[in-house]
Amino acid sequence: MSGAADTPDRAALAVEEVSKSYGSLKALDTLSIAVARGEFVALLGPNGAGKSTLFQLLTGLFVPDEGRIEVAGHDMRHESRAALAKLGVVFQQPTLDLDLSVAANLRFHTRLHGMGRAAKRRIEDELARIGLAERSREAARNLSGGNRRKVELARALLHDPALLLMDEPTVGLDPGSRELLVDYVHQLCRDRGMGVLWATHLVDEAERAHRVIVLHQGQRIAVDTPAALRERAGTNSLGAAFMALTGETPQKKEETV
Ligand SMILES: Nc1ncnc2c1ncn2[C@@H]1O[C@H](COP(=O)(O)OP(=O)(O)OP(=O)(O)O)[C@@H](O)[C@H]1O
Repeated sequence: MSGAADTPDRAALAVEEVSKSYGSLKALDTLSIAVARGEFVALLGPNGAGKSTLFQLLTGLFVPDEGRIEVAGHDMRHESRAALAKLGVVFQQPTLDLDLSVAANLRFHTRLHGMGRAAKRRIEDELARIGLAERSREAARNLSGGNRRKVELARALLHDPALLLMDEPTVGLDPGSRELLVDYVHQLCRDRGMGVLWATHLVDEAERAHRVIVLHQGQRIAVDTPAALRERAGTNSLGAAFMALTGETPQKKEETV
């Protein structure tokens, strides 16, 4: 059921008929998705659905075999610098340098983005927002897993992106930290008008999304609000709707720790 993207007016992301193969395996098959500014879109798919492949294309690590990707109106292939400047990413694997201080980890990113004088203030602001201003001089190693994730998120926001990509960001976090992270990112959508694409295989994390894209074996098999997906499947639970659509057993938070 993948087809033309329902591109909203103020698109943070437009993916149009993108395909990517590894040899004879089609990891993504003419995939079209869109994320508007201020919208939280969950990309829900079981292991192997193609989420990581999509994120590799969205971050410019690889180019699609076919199709087109735009971030905030900038073509990833022809205007990759402008597109990447509008993109914030939190990767699944931890990426902080644990021996550096929290602030130094963020400074590195501001230099990468050529932020100059604005950098110091932006770092202070972002750390204050996540309640870690007091710990800016401490080594990142001293922080809990949840706080390290928050620092990675703060770092992704320093250059004020239009689109935030979260790649299975709660892996390895305790339930409390997971809730806080989801809450904070919803707040970012509301307050800063950022588009968010949140990839997960955990149905719970998609419950409050504005829209859910269900990805299965490289294809978009559904895109709708959680309520509409439940209604379509004739069930009260998004997990049951996911199972009806994919034939896969949905995973809940507790099952992954
Ligand atoms: N470098 C690669 N070479 C060959 N096949 C690959 C490669 N990377 C991914 N694949 C295959 O492509 C398909 C999509 O994988 P991908 O990692 O994108 O899925 P995913 O939804 O992110 O799953 P996971 O959560 O397990 O990472 C899978 O069948 C996977 O085995």
